[in-house]
Amino acid sequence: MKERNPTGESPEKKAAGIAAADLVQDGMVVGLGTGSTTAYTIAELGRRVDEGLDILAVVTSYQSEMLAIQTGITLTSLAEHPNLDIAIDGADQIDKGLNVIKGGGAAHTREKVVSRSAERFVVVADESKYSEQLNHYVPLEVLPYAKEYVSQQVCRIGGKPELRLAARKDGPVITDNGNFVIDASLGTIENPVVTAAILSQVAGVVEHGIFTNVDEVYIGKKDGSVEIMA
Ligand SMILES: O=C[C@H](O)[C@H](O)[C@H](O)COP(=O)(O)O
Repeated sequence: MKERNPTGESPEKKAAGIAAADLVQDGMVVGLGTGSTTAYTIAELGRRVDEGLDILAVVTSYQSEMLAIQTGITLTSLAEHPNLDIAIDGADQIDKGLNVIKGGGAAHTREKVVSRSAERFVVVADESKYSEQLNHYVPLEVLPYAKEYVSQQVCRIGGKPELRLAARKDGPVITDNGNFVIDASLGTIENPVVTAAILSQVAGVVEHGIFTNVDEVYIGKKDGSVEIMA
């Protein structure tokens, strides 16, 4: 499994993250995603807030909350603002139909709620995330009580479940919601909508990482340009 590197500089991620931040205008309520690419968006929005941009933001994780606080972005909640103007978030894989897999940072449950609450959902990524078809493992946030049951169900649909372990702690990753993550390798996902529906029906799965509600994808390239897929 690929190591996450949330602090390493990436010009491609930076280009995508900053380009998407340009979509945010005065008066908007913005959903802030999680991860190394969205971190550039948050930093850019913080810079513009210093210059007078007037926005409110809803975060999707402890990480994005801390980044938003550090950069001086005013936070609100879904309870106060259930309808967001835009949500900007990263992805682990993107296909040609704009279906994405998320949750490499175990934040996909809140990210999905925020993306569904937004009028416009924009994904930011570097070009390594693009694939003709989805074949990345699908993160499942799972009630600890249901770990074995969910693992069995993943096997029953032909997948391979792997409990995600913490990098610097003995034992599993615990999400911001207090749950486990099972990474389900399902091979090539021929029909993301169908696979998403199957995973949603497994009792004990709080949320899976397949997103089929993306409006646009901003892909940052090595030369600093950004391709917009819509
Ligand atoms: O749980 C984490 C999120 O879904 C991230 O947005 C996703 O893993 C992409 O992260 P990054 O931009 O660091 O590659």
